[in-house]
Amino acid sequence: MQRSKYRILGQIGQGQFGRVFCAVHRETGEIVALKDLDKDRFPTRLFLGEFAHLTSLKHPNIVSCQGLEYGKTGRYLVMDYCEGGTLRDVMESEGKLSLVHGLKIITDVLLALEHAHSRDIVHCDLKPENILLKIDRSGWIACISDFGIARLKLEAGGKGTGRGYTGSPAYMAPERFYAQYSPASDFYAVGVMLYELILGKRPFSGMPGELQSAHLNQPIEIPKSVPFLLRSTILTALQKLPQRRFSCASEMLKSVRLAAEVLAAEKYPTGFLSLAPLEVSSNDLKILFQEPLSEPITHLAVDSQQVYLAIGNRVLGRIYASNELTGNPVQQWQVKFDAPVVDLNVRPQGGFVTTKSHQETYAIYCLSKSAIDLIYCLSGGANDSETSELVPLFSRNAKTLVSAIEPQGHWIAIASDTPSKSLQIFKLPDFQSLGTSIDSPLPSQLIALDRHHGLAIFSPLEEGSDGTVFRLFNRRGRLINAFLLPITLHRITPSAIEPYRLFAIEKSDPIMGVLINLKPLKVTRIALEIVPEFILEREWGYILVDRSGQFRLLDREGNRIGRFEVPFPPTTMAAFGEFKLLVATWSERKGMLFAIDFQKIVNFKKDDEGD
Ligand SMILES: Nc1ncnc2c1ncn2[C@@H]1O[C@H](COP(=O)(O)OP(=O)(O)OP(=O)(O)O)[C@@H](O)[C@H]1O
Repeated sequence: MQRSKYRILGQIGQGQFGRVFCAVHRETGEIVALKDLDKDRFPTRLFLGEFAHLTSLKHPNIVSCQGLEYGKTGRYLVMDYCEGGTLRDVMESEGKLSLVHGLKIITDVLLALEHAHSRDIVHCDLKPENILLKIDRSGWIACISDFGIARLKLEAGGKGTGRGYTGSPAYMAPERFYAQYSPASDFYAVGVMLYELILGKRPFSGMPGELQSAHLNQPIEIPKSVPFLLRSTILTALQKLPQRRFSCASEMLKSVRLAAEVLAAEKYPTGFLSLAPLEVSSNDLKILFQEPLSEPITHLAVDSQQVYLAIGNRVLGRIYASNELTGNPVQQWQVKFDAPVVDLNVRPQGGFVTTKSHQETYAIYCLSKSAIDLIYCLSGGANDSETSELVPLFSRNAKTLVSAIEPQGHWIAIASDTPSKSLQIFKLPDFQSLGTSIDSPLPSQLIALDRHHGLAIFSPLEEGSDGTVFRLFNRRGRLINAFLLPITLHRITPSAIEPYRLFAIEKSDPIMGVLINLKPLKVTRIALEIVPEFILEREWGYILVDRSGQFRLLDREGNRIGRFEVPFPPTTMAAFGEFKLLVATWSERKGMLFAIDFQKIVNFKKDDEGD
């Protein structure tokens, strides 16, 4: 792939006939899927013939084929990239799909079929693995992939599959077992998917032979609890004789749309499919200590045995005998700054504190061990000290300043609206300039990914528009790639465990969380049930809390694994140990700092659950 226009970001899948990669165009930054088609199975003559056919299909709900790419290692189909994964992925995870979204996906699939069938192209191998999802602000857009490929497989099939038909028997219409197909075969497959979306299982299961016999002979049973119009849509689509099914895609589309409209009018519970209420037992929550507060804590951070607490323009440090943070601290210190603390981050060098004065001066300080020892010494061991002893590493007059410190504290990226809109990278701890990119608009957030790269995030893209632009930069400040997600995100939380993974909240629908894997690009939406105010990452997953003190625990894939609540609104929190939290609350001039152990609340899903 040396001379290829594309740089491969990673493998995203493996089909029967080859691997699929996520790749980025070296010049435009466009993200595409490269599908490697095995030369032996798809001889050039057969392949090129079908290729012309494939590229003729252009529709918003069809994964379009942009061209062919020849690389060192083979020949690739260049396809539109669908970052939301497959319908199968979404079906298998709880809380990621509502009935409304499910019906929208079926509608999208039927729109695509309407277009393809009008050009005499039948898919022949529809199944949730071939429905790829793109994300936009209205939710998922479904796109059918592999149009034409199924036919190719049919021709290459005798050699490739060792059976008389190709495709997945679970979704195959009866006639397909006799190698016959028509548009009605596609409606049958859509009927099976609709059944599966609503009932959480397929109408028939078993070995291929059993499935064949069931599709051919066994009647379909649908529980009476399924609304009538949906039931009749599925029953028509799953008729054994093709001529008894819908006569065309638009007829089935009409039927699905009508069912969806009636459901909406009847206020049928259209919430998240398979999202059972989570048991909550606050008795399982262990309070390790609590202390009343006379002022609100705005920032909290824990660094093994040391806790940093920011209150107004002070930062307090408490050093404990162990990282259990129990008992009285063995040492305490306090630093008073000229201006309120607006950011506090802990890195191996110590605590990095950003303050912002009313005159719009930002200053960044490092509370390194030696600085703290000096403060402690100068104050004669007293719990107070003035900033005059602490020189900021950096200061700047600006209305807005955003920064990010590399996880190991090697560099800091800073962008501000003045003096000029630029992104600057400084080496830490001496603040030596590593590089500057001029003319970069002011990002809404900066994220340090790893030792060499960071992300500048522009969200919203422009005032009043939807979308988030992610621009990768290196530590010399050079902006490398950019890509756009058509949803506006906020509270974007980087990961200390997997650098190229982010967790964010959708601005227009803040009970939706979004998990983003950047390499290769994969976006997963998650129903959160709360509007998170703070998000913390742990090795096992995420801790989220809303304004009122409702907590949710998610595993790394976004599945809910626990919930609890605290009685007052939290102002900040920090995690320590595996399942412990420091939470500061404040309401009506009263507050509390407490440490809790929530290990007993966490209920990890077993691997075999839900199978
Ligand atoms: N255009 C695309 N955008 C994003 N991911 C894709 C794209 N095409 C394929 N994938 C990913 O690659 C995986 C394999 O795709 P592929 O179409 O080769 O095989 P399949 O449909 O799963 O199986 P089969 O070979 O039986 O058709 C998919 O499940 C999906 O996760």
